[in-house]
Amino acid sequence: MARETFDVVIMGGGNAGIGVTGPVRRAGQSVAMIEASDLGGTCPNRGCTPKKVQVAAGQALHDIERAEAHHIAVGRPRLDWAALIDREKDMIKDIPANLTRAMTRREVEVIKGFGTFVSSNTIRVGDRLLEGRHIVIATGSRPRPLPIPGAEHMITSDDMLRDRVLPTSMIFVGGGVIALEFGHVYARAGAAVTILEALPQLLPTMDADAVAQLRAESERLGIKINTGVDVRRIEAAGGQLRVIFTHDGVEHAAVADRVVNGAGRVANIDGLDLAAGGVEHANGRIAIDQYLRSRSNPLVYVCGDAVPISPQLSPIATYEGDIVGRNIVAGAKHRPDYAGMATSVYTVPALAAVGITETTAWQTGATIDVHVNDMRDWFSARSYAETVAWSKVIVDRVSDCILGAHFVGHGSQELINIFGLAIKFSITASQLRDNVYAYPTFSADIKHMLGRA
Ligand SMILES: Cc1cc2nc3c(=O)[nH]c(=O)nc-3n(C[C@H](O)[C@H](O)[C@H](O)COP(=O)(O)OP(=O)(O)OC[C@H]3O[C@@H](n4cnc5c(N)ncnc54)[C@H](O)[C@@H]3O)c2cc1C
Ligand SMILES: NC(=O)c1ccc[n+]([C@@H]2O[C@H](COP(=O)([O-])OP(=O)(O)OC[C@H]3O[C@@H](n4cnc5c(N)ncnc54)[C@H](O)[C@@H]3O)[C@@H](O)[C@H]2O)c1
Repeated sequence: MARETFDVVIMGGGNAGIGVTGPVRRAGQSVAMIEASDLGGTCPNRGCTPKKVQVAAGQALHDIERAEAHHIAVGRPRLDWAALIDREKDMIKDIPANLTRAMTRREVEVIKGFGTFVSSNTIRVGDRLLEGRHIVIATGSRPRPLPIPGAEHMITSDDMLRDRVLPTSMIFVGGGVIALEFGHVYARAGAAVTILEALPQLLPTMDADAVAQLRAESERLGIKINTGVDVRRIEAAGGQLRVIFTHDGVEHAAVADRVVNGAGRVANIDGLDLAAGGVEHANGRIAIDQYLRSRSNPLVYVCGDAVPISPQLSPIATYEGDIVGRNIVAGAKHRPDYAGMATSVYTVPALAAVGITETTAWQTGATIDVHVNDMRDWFSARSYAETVAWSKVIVDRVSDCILGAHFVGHGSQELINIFGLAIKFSITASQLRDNVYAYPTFSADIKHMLGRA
Protein backbone atom coordinates (compact mmCIF):
# COMPACT_ATOMS: atom_id res chain seq x y z
CA MET A 1 0.00 0.00 0.00
CA ALA A 2 1.55 3.33 -1.09
CA ARG A 3 1.95 5.97 1.56
CA GLU A 4 0.69 9.49 0.88
CA THR A 5 2.09 12.31 2.96
CA PHE A 6 0.32 15.44 4.22
CA ASP A 7 1.21 18.10 6.73
CA VAL A 8 -2.08 17.49 8.52
CA VAL A 9 -4.46 14.52 8.49
CA ILE A 10 -7.82 15.30 10.12
CA MET A 11 -10.23 12.57 11.14
CA GLY A 12 -13.74 14.02 11.11
CA GLY A 13 -15.28 16.73 8.93
CA GLY A 14 -17.57 18.40 11.45
CA ASN A 15 -17.28 21.86 13.00
CA ALA A 16 -14.04 20.93 14.76
CA GLY A 17 -12.29 19.37 11.77
CA ILE A 18 -13.35 22.19 9.45
CA GLY A 19 -12.19 24.68 12.10
CA VAL A 20 -8.66 23.24 11.86
CA THR A 21 -8.45 23.80 8.10
CA GLY A 22 -8.54 27.63 8.21
CA PRO A 23 -5.22 28.33 9.98
CA VAL A 24 -3.33 25.40 8.44
CA ARG A 25 -4.38 26.19 4.88
CA ARG A 26 -3.62 29.90 5.38
CA ALA A 27 -0.11 28.76 6.33
CA GLY A 28 0.08 26.74 3.10
CA GLN A 29 0.09 23.32 4.77
CA SER A 30 -1.33 20.32 2.91
CA VAL A 31 -4.44 18.80 4.48
CA ALA A 32 -6.35 15.55 4.13
CA MET A 33 -9.75 15.42 5.84
CA ILE A 34 -11.30 11.99 6.34
CA GLU A 35 -15.06 11.96 6.82
CA ALA A 36 -16.99 8.74 7.42
CA SER A 37 -20.45 10.17 6.77
CA ASP A 38 -21.77 13.66 5.88
CA LEU A 39 -19.38 16.60 5.72
CA GLY A 40 -20.45 19.11 8.36
CA GLY A 41 -20.95 16.43 10.98
CA THR A 42 -23.59 16.59 13.69
CA CYS A 43 -24.50 20.29 13.98
CA PRO A 44 -25.79 21.00 10.47
CA ASN A 45 -26.89 17.45 9.58
CA ARG A 46 -28.19 15.85 12.80
CA GLY A 47 -28.07 18.55 15.48
CA CYS A 48 -28.40 22.32 15.85
CA THR A 49 -29.75 23.21 12.41
CA PRO A 50 -32.47 20.58 11.81
CA LYS A 51 -33.41 20.75 15.50
CA LYS A 52 -33.94 24.51 15.21
CA VAL A 53 -36.39 23.95 12.33
CA GLN A 54 -38.50 21.90 14.72
CA VAL A 55 -38.03 24.49 17.49
CA ALA A 56 -39.24 27.20 15.10
CA ALA A 57 -42.46 25.21 14.60
CA GLY A 58 -42.75 24.97 18.38
CA GLN A 59 -42.35 28.76 18.58
CA ALA A 60 -45.17 29.21 16.05
CA LEU A 61 -47.43 26.97 18.15
CA HIS A 62 -46.48 28.97 21.25
CA ASP A 63 -47.43 32.20 19.48
CA ILE A 64 -50.73 30.72 18.38
CA GLU A 65 -51.39 29.59 21.96
CA ARG A 66 -51.20 33.24 23.07
CA ALA A 67 -53.17 34.66 20.14
CA GLU A 68 -56.17 35.20 22.37
CA ALA A 69 -54.19 37.62 24.54
CA HIS A 70 -53.88 39.79 21.43
CA HIS A 71 -57.60 39.39 20.70
CA ILE A 72 -56.92 37.18 17.70
CA ALA A 73 -59.31 34.28 17.25
CA VAL A 74 -57.67 31.20 15.78
CA GLY A 75 -58.88 27.65 15.50
CA ARG A 76 -57.06 24.69 17.00
CA PRO A 77 -53.73 24.45 15.14
CA ARG A 78 -53.01 21.24 13.25
CA LEU A 79 -49.36 20.42 12.69
CA ASP A 80 -48.58 18.20 9.70
CA TRP A 81 -45.63 16.43 11.32
CA ALA A 82 -44.48 14.56 8.20
CA ALA A 83 -44.41 17.86 6.26
CA LEU A 84 -42.43 19.50 9.07
CA ILE A 85 -39.81 16.74 8.90
CA ASP A 86 -39.71 17.12 5.11
CA ARG A 87 -39.18 20.89 5.53
CA GLU A 88 -36.38 20.23 8.01
CA LYS A 89 -34.66 17.76 5.70
CA ASP A 90 -35.11 20.03 2.68
CA MET A 91 -33.46 22.92 4.52
CA ILE A 92 -30.30 20.93 5.25
CA LYS A 93 -30.03 18.73 2.19
CA ASP A 94 -27.42 20.82 0.36
CA ILE A 95 -25.11 21.39 3.33
CA PRO A 96 -22.67 18.48 2.81
CA ALA A 97 -22.27 19.29 -0.91
CA ASN A 98 -21.81 23.01 -0.18
CA LEU A 99 -19.17 22.21 2.42
CA THR A 100 -17.42 19.84 0.03
CA ARG A 101 -17.20 22.71 -2.46
CA ALA A 102 -15.92 25.03 0.27
CA MET A 103 -13.23 22.52 1.27
CA THR A 104 -12.23 22.04 -2.37
CA ARG A 105 -11.88 25.83 -2.74
CA ARG A 106 -9.70 25.73 0.37
CA GLU A 107 -7.65 22.98 -1.31
CA VAL A 108 -8.38 20.44 1.40
CA GLU A 109 -8.44 16.86 0.10
CA VAL A 110 -11.65 15.34 1.43
CA ILE A 111 -11.55 11.55 1.65
CA LYS A 112 -14.70 9.53 2.28
CA GLY A 113 -14.15 6.70 4.76
CA PHE A 114 -13.45 5.72 8.34
CA GLY A 115 -9.94 6.50 9.56
CA THR A 116 -7.97 4.40 12.03
CA PHE A 117 -4.45 4.71 13.39
CA VAL A 118 -1.85 2.25 12.13
CA SER A 119 1.09 4.04 13.77
CA SER A 120 1.87 7.25 15.64
CA ASN A 121 1.67 9.35 12.45
CA THR A 122 -0.22 7.21 9.96
CA ILE A 123 -3.93 6.73 9.35
CA ARG A 124 -5.51 4.00 7.26
CA VAL A 125 -8.66 4.84 5.32
CA GLY A 126 -9.92 2.12 3.00
CA ASP A 127 -6.90 0.98 1.05
CA ARG A 128 -4.96 4.23 1.56
CA LEU A 129 -2.28 5.01 4.11
CA LEU A 130 -2.02 8.71 5.01
CA GLU A 131 1.05 9.89 6.84
CA GLY A 132 0.78 13.25 8.61
CA ARG A 133 3.23 15.53 10.34
CA HIS A 134 0.23 16.09 12.57
CA ILE A 135 -2.93 14.05 13.10
CA VAL A 136 -6.15 15.61 14.38
CA ILE A 137 -8.90 13.64 16.11
CA ALA A 138 -12.12 15.53 15.43
CA THR A 139 -14.45 12.55 15.46
CA GLY A 140 -17.24 14.07 17.57
CA SER A 141 -19.50 12.27 20.01
CA ARG A 142 -22.22 9.62 20.13
CA PRO A 143 -25.06 8.93 22.57
CA ARG A 144 -23.85 7.49 25.85
CA PRO A 145 -24.45 3.73 25.87
CA LEU A 146 -26.61 2.93 28.90
CA PRO A 147 -26.11 -0.34 30.78
CA ILE A 148 -29.86 -0.77 31.23
CA PRO A 149 -31.59 -4.05 30.27
CA GLY A 150 -33.64 -3.26 27.17
CA ALA A 151 -31.47 -0.24 26.22
CA GLU A 152 -31.59 -1.49 22.62
CA HIS A 153 -35.23 -0.33 22.46
CA MET A 154 -34.16 3.31 22.80
CA ILE A 155 -33.96 5.68 19.85
CA THR A 156 -31.58 8.64 19.56
CA SER A 157 -31.85 12.28 18.50
CA ASP A 158 -30.78 11.17 14.99
CA ASP A 159 -33.89 8.95 14.84
CA MET A 160 -36.16 11.71 16.18
CA LEU A 161 -34.97 14.14 13.55
CA ARG A 162 -36.00 11.80 10.72
CA ASP A 163 -39.17 10.24 12.16
CA ARG A 164 -42.08 11.35 9.96
CA VAL A 165 -44.62 9.81 12.35
CA LEU A 166 -45.51 11.88 15.39
CA PRO A 167 -45.69 9.47 18.32
CA THR A 168 -48.59 9.81 20.73
CA SER A 169 -46.23 9.47 23.66
CA MET A 170 -42.52 9.47 24.42
CA ILE A 171 -40.18 9.05 27.35
CA PHE A 172 -36.75 10.64 27.60
CA VAL A 173 -34.17 8.83 29.71
CA GLY A 174 -32.10 11.80 30.90
CA GLY A 175 -33.32 15.33 31.55
CA GLY A 176 -30.69 17.33 29.69
CA VAL A 177 -30.70 19.58 26.66
CA ILE A 178 -32.02 17.02 24.17
CA ALA A 179 -34.93 15.96 26.41
CA LEU A 180 -36.02 19.54 27.05
CA GLU A 181 -35.62 20.91 23.54
CA PHE A 182 -37.33 17.99 21.77
CA GLY A 183 -39.75 17.53 24.68
CA HIS A 184 -41.09 21.06 24.18
CA VAL A 185 -41.61 20.50 20.46
CA TYR A 186 -43.29 17.12 20.89
CA ALA A 187 -45.48 18.30 23.76
CA ARG A 188 -46.68 21.28 21.72
CA ALA A 189 -47.28 18.98 18.76
CA GLY A 190 -49.61 16.94 20.96
CA ALA A 191 -47.50 14.03 22.24
CA ALA A 192 -47.50 13.02 25.91
CA VAL A 193 -43.92 13.60 27.10
CA THR A 194 -42.25 12.15 30.19
CA ILE A 195 -38.71 12.95 31.35
CA LEU A 196 -36.81 10.63 33.69
CA GLU A 197 -33.70 12.29 35.15
CA ALA A 198 -31.27 10.50 37.45
CA LEU A 199 -30.06 13.57 39.34
CA PRO A 200 -32.20 15.80 41.58
CA GLN A 201 -32.11 18.64 39.00
CA LEU A 202 -32.80 18.74 35.27
CA LEU A 203 -29.89 20.27 33.32
CA PRO A 204 -27.63 19.67 36.32
CA THR A 205 -24.82 22.00 35.27
CA MET A 206 -27.09 25.02 34.86
CA ASP A 207 -28.25 27.58 37.43
CA ALA A 208 -30.76 25.90 39.76
CA ASP A 209 -33.21 28.83 39.81
CA ALA A 210 -33.16 29.18 36.03
CA VAL A 211 -33.82 25.45 35.69
CA ALA A 212 -36.70 25.72 38.18
CA GLN A 213 -38.27 28.40 35.93
CA LEU A 214 -37.88 26.17 32.88
CA ARG A 215 -39.20 23.15 34.76
CA ALA A 216 -42.34 25.07 35.76
CA GLU A 217 -42.87 26.21 32.16
CA SER A 218 -42.32 22.65 30.89
CA GLU A 219 -44.85 21.30 33.38
CA ARG A 220 -47.29 24.03 32.31
CA LEU A 221 -47.06 22.47 28.83
CA GLY A 222 -48.00 19.12 30.33
CA ILE A 223 -44.55 17.51 30.34
CA LYS A 224 -44.26 15.00 33.20
CA ILE A 225 -40.93 15.39 34.93
CA ASN A 226 -39.41 12.90 37.35
CA THR A 227 -36.03 13.73 38.87
CA GLY A 228 -33.88 11.59 41.18
CA VAL A 229 -34.99 8.38 39.49
CA ASP A 230 -33.14 5.18 38.75
CA VAL A 231 -34.14 3.70 35.38
CA ARG A 232 -34.01 -0.08 35.85
CA ARG A 233 -35.15 -1.62 32.57
CA ILE A 234 -37.02 -1.05 29.31
CA GLU A 235 -39.34 -3.73 27.95
CA ALA A 236 -41.74 -4.24 25.07
CA ALA A 237 -45.37 -3.77 26.08
CA GLY A 238 -47.85 -4.68 23.32
CA GLY A 239 -46.55 -2.42 20.57
CA GLN A 240 -45.35 0.18 23.06
CA LEU A 241 -42.43 0.32 25.48
CA ARG A 242 -42.53 0.22 29.26
CA VAL A 243 -39.81 1.86 31.34
CA ILE A 244 -39.43 0.60 34.87
CA PHE A 245 -37.81 3.06 37.26
CA THR A 246 -37.53 3.62 40.97
CA HIS A 247 -37.95 6.84 42.92
CA ASP A 248 -37.20 6.91 46.66
CA GLY A 249 -36.97 3.11 46.52
CA VAL A 250 -40.49 2.72 45.11
CA GLU A 251 -40.89 1.07 41.70
CA HIS A 252 -42.88 2.88 38.98
CA ALA A 253 -43.63 2.21 35.32
CA ALA A 254 -44.20 4.58 32.40
CA VAL A 255 -45.43 3.44 28.97
CA ALA A 256 -44.88 5.22 25.64
CA ASP A 257 -44.55 4.71 21.89
CA ARG A 258 -40.89 5.73 21.95
CA VAL A 259 -38.10 5.88 24.51
CA VAL A 260 -35.25 8.27 23.74
CA ASN A 261 -31.68 8.15 24.99
CA GLY A 262 -31.15 11.68 26.30
CA ALA A 263 -28.47 10.68 28.78
CA GLY A 264 -25.54 12.61 27.36
CA ARG A 265 -22.96 11.97 24.69
CA VAL A 266 -19.47 10.48 24.90
CA ALA A 267 -16.39 11.02 22.75
CA ASN A 268 -16.59 9.02 19.54
CA ILE A 269 -13.15 7.43 19.75
CA ASP A 270 -13.85 3.69 19.86
CA GLY A 271 -12.60 2.05 16.72
CA LEU A 272 -9.79 4.56 16.09
CA ASP A 273 -7.21 2.05 17.37
CA LEU A 274 -5.70 4.70 19.63
CA ALA A 275 -3.23 2.13 20.96
CA ALA A 276 -1.66 1.81 17.48
CA GLY A 277 -1.32 5.61 17.46
CA GLY A 278 0.27 5.69 20.90
CA VAL A 279 -2.59 7.91 22.10
CA GLU A 280 -3.13 7.43 25.81
CA HIS A 281 -6.75 7.24 26.90
CA ALA A 282 -8.87 5.87 29.73
CA ASN A 283 -12.63 5.39 30.13
CA GLY A 284 -13.30 6.83 26.69
CA ARG A 285 -11.33 10.02 27.39
CA ILE A 286 -8.13 10.93 25.58
CA ALA A 287 -5.47 12.36 27.90
CA ILE A 288 -4.71 15.85 26.57
CA ASP A 289 -2.65 18.81 27.72
CA GLN A 290 -3.71 22.47 27.89
CA TYR A 291 -2.97 22.89 24.17
CA LEU A 292 -5.48 20.16 23.21
CA ARG A 293 -2.55 17.86 22.37
CA SER A 294 -2.29 14.18 23.24
CA ARG A 295 -0.14 13.77 26.35
CA SER A 296 1.47 10.60 25.01
CA ASN A 297 1.80 11.45 21.30
CA PRO A 298 2.64 15.13 20.63
CA LEU A 299 1.87 14.76 16.91
CA VAL A 300 -1.79 14.27 17.75
CA TYR A 301 -4.31 16.98 18.63
CA VAL A 302 -7.96 16.61 19.68
CA CYS A 303 -10.82 19.10 19.19
CA GLY A 304 -14.60 19.37 19.40
CA ASP A 305 -16.90 16.88 21.08
CA ALA A 306 -14.04 14.36 21.23
CA VAL A 307 -12.34 16.61 23.83
CA PRO A 308 -13.19 15.23 27.27
CA ILE A 309 -13.10 18.51 29.23
CA SER A 310 -15.11 21.14 27.37
CA PRO A 311 -18.83 21.64 26.67
CA GLN A 312 -20.05 19.74 23.61
CA LEU A 313 -21.24 22.75 21.64
CA SER A 314 -20.90 23.63 18.00
CA PRO A 315 -19.17 27.06 18.39
CA ILE A 316 -16.78 25.51 20.89
CA ALA A 317 -15.93 22.73 18.40
CA THR A 318 -15.14 25.35 15.74
CA TYR A 319 -13.14 27.42 18.24
CA GLU A 320 -11.12 24.40 19.42
CA GLY A 321 -10.49 23.42 15.79
CA ASP A 322 -9.09 26.89 15.16
CA ILE A 323 -6.87 26.65 18.29
CA VAL A 324 -5.56 23.28 17.12
CA GLY A 325 -4.91 24.65 13.63
CA ARG A 326 -2.98 27.58 15.09
CA ASN A 327 -0.98 25.28 17.37
CA ILE A 328 -0.06 23.09 14.42
CA VAL A 329 1.17 26.13 12.50
CA ALA A 330 2.99 27.94 15.31
CA GLY A 331 3.87 25.17 17.78
CA ALA A 332 1.81 24.39 20.86
CA LYS A 333 1.23 27.77 22.46
CA HIS A 334 -2.49 28.57 22.17
CA ARG A 335 -4.79 27.44 24.96
CA PRO A 336 -8.58 27.54 24.80
CA ASP A 337 -10.33 30.07 27.02
CA TYR A 338 -13.97 29.19 27.50
CA ALA A 339 -14.91 32.34 29.45
CA GLY A 340 -17.78 34.26 27.93
CA MET A 341 -19.05 31.38 25.83
CA ALA A 342 -22.80 31.60 25.88
CA THR A 343 -25.13 28.65 25.50
CA SER A 344 -28.86 28.21 25.10
CA VAL A 345 -31.32 25.43 25.67
CA TYR A 346 -33.70 25.99 22.76
CA THR A 347 -36.91 25.30 24.52
CA VAL A 348 -39.72 27.78 23.83
CA PRO A 349 -38.98 30.07 25.50
CA ALA A 350 -35.27 29.36 25.77
CA LEU A 351 -33.02 29.11 28.79
CA ALA A 352 -29.80 30.96 28.00
CA ALA A 353 -26.68 31.20 30.12
CA VAL A 354 -23.13 32.46 30.18
CA GLY A 355 -20.49 32.44 32.90
CA ILE A 356 -20.91 30.80 36.26
CA THR A 357 -23.97 29.79 38.23
CA GLU A 358 -24.92 31.47 41.52
CA THR A 359 -23.89 28.34 43.46
CA THR A 360 -20.43 28.39 41.86
CA ALA A 361 -20.13 32.14 42.40
CA TRP A 362 -20.72 31.79 46.15
CA GLN A 363 -18.26 28.86 46.23
CA THR A 364 -15.49 31.05 44.78
CA GLY A 365 -15.73 33.25 47.88
CA ALA A 366 -16.20 36.39 45.77
CA THR A 367 -18.33 39.24 47.11
CA ILE A 368 -21.25 39.25 44.72
CA ASP A 369 -24.49 41.01 43.94
CA VAL A 370 -27.17 38.70 42.55
CA HIS A 371 -29.85 40.55 40.59
CA VAL A 372 -32.93 38.36 40.12
CA ASN A 373 -36.02 39.59 38.27
CA ASP A 374 -39.33 38.03 37.37
CA MET A 375 -40.05 40.27 34.39
CA ARG A 376 -43.51 38.99 33.41
CA ASP A 377 -45.04 42.27 34.58
CA TRP A 378 -42.57 44.40 32.67
CA PHE A 379 -43.95 46.13 29.61
CA SER A 380 -41.64 44.20 27.25
CA ALA A 381 -42.96 40.83 28.38
CA ARG A 382 -46.57 41.92 28.91
CA SER A 383 -46.97 43.28 25.38
CA TYR A 384 -46.06 39.89 24.00
CA ALA A 385 -48.09 38.05 26.67
CA GLU A 386 -45.00 36.10 27.67
CA THR A 387 -45.61 33.10 29.91
CA VAL A 388 -42.17 33.32 31.51
CA ALA A 389 -39.63 36.16 31.60
CA TRP A 390 -36.92 35.74 34.18
CA SER A 391 -33.34 36.90 34.68
CA LYS A 392 -30.48 36.44 37.09
CA VAL A 393 -27.26 38.41 36.71
CA ILE A 394 -24.33 37.83 39.04
CA VAL A 395 -21.91 40.74 39.48
CA ASP A 396 -18.58 40.84 41.29
CA ARG A 397 -19.06 43.72 43.72
CA VAL A 398 -15.33 44.56 43.80
CA SER A 399 -14.51 44.59 40.08
CA ASP A 400 -18.09 45.31 38.90
CA CYS A 401 -17.55 42.54 36.29
CA ILE A 402 -20.32 40.20 35.19
CA LEU A 403 -19.66 36.70 36.51
CA GLY A 404 -22.77 35.00 35.18
CA ALA A 405 -26.07 35.70 33.44
CA HIS A 406 -29.03 33.33 33.24
CA PHE A 407 -32.28 34.01 31.41
CA VAL A 408 -35.48 32.15 30.75
CA GLY A 409 -37.81 33.86 28.33
CA HIS A 410 -38.35 35.32 24.93
CA GLY A 411 -35.28 37.09 23.60
CA SER A 412 -32.96 35.31 26.00
CA GLN A 413 -31.08 33.43 23.26
CA GLU A 414 -30.10 36.77 21.71
CA LEU A 415 -29.72 38.79 24.92
CA ILE A 416 -27.19 36.29 26.26
CA ASN A 417 -24.62 37.21 23.62
CA ILE A 418 -24.43 40.76 25.02
CA PHE A 419 -23.50 39.29 28.39
CA GLY A 420 -21.02 36.94 26.66
CA LEU A 421 -19.32 39.99 25.17
CA ALA A 422 -19.32 41.69 28.57
CA ILE A 423 -17.63 38.71 30.24
CA LYS A 424 -15.08 38.17 27.47
CA PHE A 425 -14.09 41.82 27.17
CA SER A 426 -14.57 42.82 30.83
CA ILE A 427 -17.39 45.28 30.16
CA THR A 428 -18.63 46.14 33.63
CA ALA A 429 -22.16 46.12 34.98
CA SER A 430 -22.04 49.95 35.22
CA GLN A 431 -21.01 50.19 31.56
CA LEU A 432 -23.84 47.87 30.54
CA ARG A 433 -26.21 50.06 32.58
CA ASP A 434 -24.81 53.24 31.01
CA ASN A 435 -25.26 52.03 27.44
CA VAL A 436 -28.14 53.49 25.45
CA TYR A 437 -30.28 50.71 24.00
CA ALA A 438 -32.83 50.82 21.22
CA TYR A 439 -36.28 51.05 22.73
CA PRO A 440 -38.56 49.18 23.12
CA THR A 441 -36.43 46.04 23.00
CA PHE A 442 -35.68 43.28 25.47
CA SER A 443 -32.09 44.52 25.61
CA ALA A 444 -33.37 47.85 26.91
CA ASP A 445 -34.39 45.91 30.03
CA ILE A 446 -30.71 45.22 30.82
CA LYS A 447 -30.53 48.48 32.80
CA HIS A 448 -33.39 47.33 35.01
CA MET A 449 -32.13 43.75 35.25
CA LEU A 450 -28.94 45.10 36.77
CA GLY A 451 -30.78 47.31 39.21
CA ARG A 452 -30.81 51.08 38.96
CA ALA A 453 -27.41 52.53 39.84
C1 LIG B 1 -29.60 16.77 18.64
C2 LIG B 1 -28.44 17.71 18.86
C3 LIG B 1 -28.67 19.06 18.88
C4 LIG B 1 -27.62 19.94 19.09
N1 LIG B 1 -27.90 21.27 19.12
C5 LIG B 1 -26.89 22.14 19.36
C6 LIG B 1 -27.16 23.54 19.37
O1 LIG B 1 -28.29 23.98 19.20
N2 LIG B 1 -26.12 24.38 19.60
C7 LIG B 1 -24.85 23.92 19.80
O2 LIG B 1 -23.94 24.73 20.01
N3 LIG B 1 -24.57 22.59 19.78
C8 LIG B 1 -25.57 21.70 19.55
N4 LIG B 1 -25.29 20.37 19.51
C9 LIG B 1 -23.89 19.93 19.70
C10 LIG B 1 -23.09 20.09 18.39
O3 LIG B 1 -23.79 19.48 17.33
C11 LIG B 1 -21.72 19.46 18.56
O4 LIG B 1 -21.08 20.02 19.68
C12 LIG B 1 -20.85 19.67 17.34
O5 LIG B 1 -21.49 19.24 16.17
C13 LIG B 1 -19.53 18.91 17.52
O6 LIG B 1 -18.72 19.08 16.39
P1 LIG B 1 -17.51 18.07 16.13
O7 LIG B 1 -16.87 18.52 14.89
O8 LIG B 1 -16.71 17.92 17.35
O9 LIG B 1 -18.21 16.66 15.92
P2 LIG B 1 -19.19 16.19 14.76
O10 LIG B 1 -19.94 17.33 14.19
O11 LIG B 1 -19.97 15.06 15.31
O12 LIG B 1 -18.21 15.69 13.61
C14 LIG B 1 -17.46 14.54 13.75
C15 LIG B 1 -17.38 13.89 12.40
O13 LIG B 1 -16.42 12.85 12.46
C16 LIG B 1 -16.84 11.79 11.63
N5 LIG B 1 -16.09 10.62 12.09
C17 LIG B 1 -16.21 9.96 13.26
N6 LIG B 1 -15.27 8.99 13.34
C18 LIG B 1 -14.55 9.05 12.20
C19 LIG B 1 -13.43 8.34 11.71
N7 LIG B 1 -12.85 7.37 12.42
N8 LIG B 1 -12.96 8.66 10.48
C20 LIG B 1 -13.53 9.65 9.75
N9 LIG B 1 -14.57 10.37 10.18
C21 LIG B 1 -15.06 10.08 11.39
C22 LIG B 1 -18.33 11.73 11.84
O14 LIG B 1 -18.97 11.11 10.74
C23 LIG B 1 -18.68 13.22 11.96
O15 LIG B 1 -19.09 13.76 10.73
C24 LIG B 1 -26.31 19.45 19.29
C25 LIG B 1 -26.07 18.07 19.26
C26 LIG B 1 -27.12 17.21 19.05
C27 LIG B 1 -26.85 15.73 19.03
N1 LIG C 1 -28.75 23.67 22.58
C1 LIG C 1 -27.62 23.01 22.58
O1 LIG C 1 -26.57 23.61 22.64
C2 LIG C 1 -27.63 21.51 22.51
C3 LIG C 1 -28.78 20.83 22.15
C4 LIG C 1 -28.77 19.45 22.13
C5 LIG C 1 -27.62 18.77 22.47
N2 LIG C 1 -26.51 19.46 22.80
C6 LIG C 1 -25.28 18.77 23.20
O2 LIG C 1 -25.46 17.39 23.11
C7 LIG C 1 -25.05 16.76 24.31
C8 LIG C 1 -25.98 15.62 24.61
O3 LIG C 1 -27.28 16.08 25.00
P1 LIG C 1 -28.06 15.32 26.13
O4 LIG C 1 -29.29 16.06 26.43
O5 LIG C 1 -28.11 13.89 25.78
O6 LIG C 1 -27.03 15.40 27.35
P2 LIG C 1 -26.95 16.34 28.64
O7 LIG C 1 -25.58 16.16 29.13
O8 LIG C 1 -27.47 17.69 28.38
O9 LIG C 1 -27.96 15.67 29.66
C9 LIG C 1 -27.90 14.32 29.99
C10 LIG C 1 -28.74 14.11 31.24
O10 LIG C 1 -28.96 12.72 31.41
C11 LIG C 1 -28.83 12.41 32.77
N3 LIG C 1 -28.56 10.97 32.85
C12 LIG C 1 -27.40 10.33 32.58
N4 LIG C 1 -27.55 9.00 32.72
C13 LIG C 1 -28.84 8.79 33.08
C14 LIG C 1 -29.61 7.63 33.38
N5 LIG C 1 -29.07 6.41 33.32
N6 LIG C 1 -30.90 7.79 33.72
C15 LIG C 1 -31.46 9.02 33.77
N7 LIG C 1 -30.78 10.15 33.52
C16 LIG C 1 -29.48 10.04 33.17
C17 LIG C 1 -27.74 13.33 33.26
O11 LIG C 1 -27.78 13.49 34.66
C18 LIG C 1 -28.06 14.61 32.51
O12 LIG C 1 -28.96 15.45 33.20
C19 LIG C 1 -25.07 17.83 25.37
O13 LIG C 1 -23.93 17.70 26.18
C20 LIG C 1 -25.05 19.11 24.66
O14 LIG C 1 -23.80 19.73 24.80
C21 LIG C 1 -26.50 20.82 22.85
